[in-house]
Order: sequence, then C-alpha cells, then structure tokens
Amino acid sequence: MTRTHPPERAPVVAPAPPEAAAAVVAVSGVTRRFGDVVALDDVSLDVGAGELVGLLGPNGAGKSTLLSLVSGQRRPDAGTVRLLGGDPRDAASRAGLGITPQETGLPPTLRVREVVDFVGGHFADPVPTGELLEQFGLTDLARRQTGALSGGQKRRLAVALSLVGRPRVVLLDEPTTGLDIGARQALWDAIRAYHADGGTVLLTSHYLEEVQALAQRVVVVDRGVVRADDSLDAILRRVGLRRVALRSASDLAAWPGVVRAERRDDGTQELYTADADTLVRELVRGDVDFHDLQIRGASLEEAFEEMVMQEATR
Ligand SMILES: Nc1ncnc2c1ncn2[C@@H]1O[C@H](COP(=O)(O)OP(=O)(O)OP(=O)(O)O)[C@@H](O)[C@H]1O
Repeated sequence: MTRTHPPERAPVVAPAPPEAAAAVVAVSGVTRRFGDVVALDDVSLDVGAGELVGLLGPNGAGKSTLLSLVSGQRRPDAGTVRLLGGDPRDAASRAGLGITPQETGLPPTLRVREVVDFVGGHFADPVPTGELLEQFGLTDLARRQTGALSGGQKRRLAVALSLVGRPRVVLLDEPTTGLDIGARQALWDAIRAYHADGGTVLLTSHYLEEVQALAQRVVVVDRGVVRADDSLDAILRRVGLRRVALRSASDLAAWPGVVRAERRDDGTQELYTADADTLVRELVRGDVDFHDLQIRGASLEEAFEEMVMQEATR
C-alpha cells in the first residue's frame, strides 16, 4: 500500500470550482468620476488566475479607485467590472476575495488572536489562527490588544486577515507601507507563498522595489489611464535606458548621448543613456580620465520615471 504524507503546509488558497472563468478580474472600458475629477478613464484590465500583478502609479493616479470597483465598494459610471465571473457587488462573487485596503480599522480592545478567530469564523475553511500568526510573524503578539500594536504590526495583521478565508484572489493596497525592511521581507514571503499556492494577487505600491520584487506583470496607471501593461522585463526593456556609473574629474552630464545625469554623495557620476557601449567608446576616444566603471540596466524606478516623464512632455 502506498502511504501518502500530508503536505507540510496546507494551501492557503481555496481550490477553483471547475467552471471558473480564466479571468479572475475583468475590467472593461471603465470610467469613474468624482465630480469633475475623472479618476479612471476608459480603463480595461484582465487579471488571470494565478497572476501576480503590480499596479504602479503616482499619487492620485486612480489605483485605489480601481481596487474599490473590483471589490464592489463602488460602481463604475461606465463599463463593466467582473470578479470571479460575477458582479463584485454580489456577496457571492466576493466570497473568494481577500482585501487589505490602504487604511484598516481594527477593534482596539480585541487581542490579535481574537481578531483572527473572529474574521476566520466567517469562513467555512479558514487558515488555522496559529498557522496564520506564525506565517506573518505575529505569534508573540497573539495576546496583545490590537490598539497597542505598532503601525507596522497592524499592517501585518491587516494583510494576514485578508488571507484567513483562503481567498482565490487578494487585493492589496500598499501592503507594506510603514513597515521596516525585515517586516517587509516577511510580508513579501507570505504574499509569495500565497501566490505559489495558486493565489491571484493585484497589489498597488509606492515602493517600486516591491513591485520589482513580487510582480511578474506591471500595470502603470497615470491620471486615470493605463500607460503600460506588460511583463516586468518588457517594461524595463521598453525604456531601454542603461546606467553608466563612474568616477571622473570631468563633469560628464552634458556629454553626447547622456539623457540624464546624477552625482552621488561619494562623487560617483551616474549617466543614463540609450547606448552605453557608444558612450564608453566615446569617453575612451575623447581621452576622458575615468575609473570604477559600472554599467547596468535601468531599475523599475528609472523606467517608471522615464515613462511618466515621456507622457508629461507629449
Ligand atoms: N471619494 C472621493 N471623492 C472625490 N475625489 C476622489 C475620491 N476618491 C478619489 N478621488 C480622486 O480620484 C483620483 C484618483 O484617486 P485614487 O485614490 O484612486 O488614486 P491613487 O492612485 O490610489 O492614489 P494614492 O497613490 O495617493 O493612493 C484623485 O484625483 C482623487 O483625489
């Protein structure tokens, strides 16, 4: 007889019903206004099962508004939004949804464990409280009243609560705002584990390194419009900028081919160019004295700034 061993960790995602549509989130031609402000202008976006999508955009771009439409808290003025194949305003469609809004109110006198038990009690098969607390590094705080948690600890609890019901999709609005590096890493690990189990994630973030660390697909939103929707690699390639870092007594900011230049505190010059090979060749040909040369591709932050700047100057 073959013996099967139980898995080390139970999956934190509810299995998809067989008839589930491929698009977990389907936003089509959506416009949403607040008075004169057009927060979203004809936005379309599909998120497939098991995707981890990062929504990136400056303040006021429309990211939170988009999440509020997907979670059924608001209605679009035009266009359609579908969640797990249904209308997000129907409670049945939201049964497979977990959400961490930008600001969460936790009952201050309840203890951490009690809050997790309480929220988990609303679901048929919640993640056991001890397991969830462990995953989010909250075990030592289980008996602490939530009113006595630090901002970062509250944030961790808020994200943990979005996963207690084993949702098929989670919406995370700025999940790690206010967290220190260690806590952020722990939270990233928890999000990765959820995603590795088959969960679908749509997250917004101001931390570009967060999107770079987690997302496979990046959607850039700016002033209510989707400016780019592509794989992380493609977005980085699309901008195509290279960063050439070096030390030199000469100021090279105005050198031909340099589109932007910055000087670090340690005196290193950072030169952004579309063609690093030509720039370096020309510096050598021009007999420029330089040392400590480094060349690398643009980071997501640089790509994003470039994209928003290109749009602004159009
Ligand atoms: N309830 C509201 N009433 C009026 N205007 C609103 C409301 N909610 C959002 N807006 C406006 O809609 C636009 C989009 O806001 P939204 O909060 O979706 O942006 P965001 O990308 O999430 O920004 P942030 O990164 O700062 O959270 C902004 O101009 C904002 O001021």
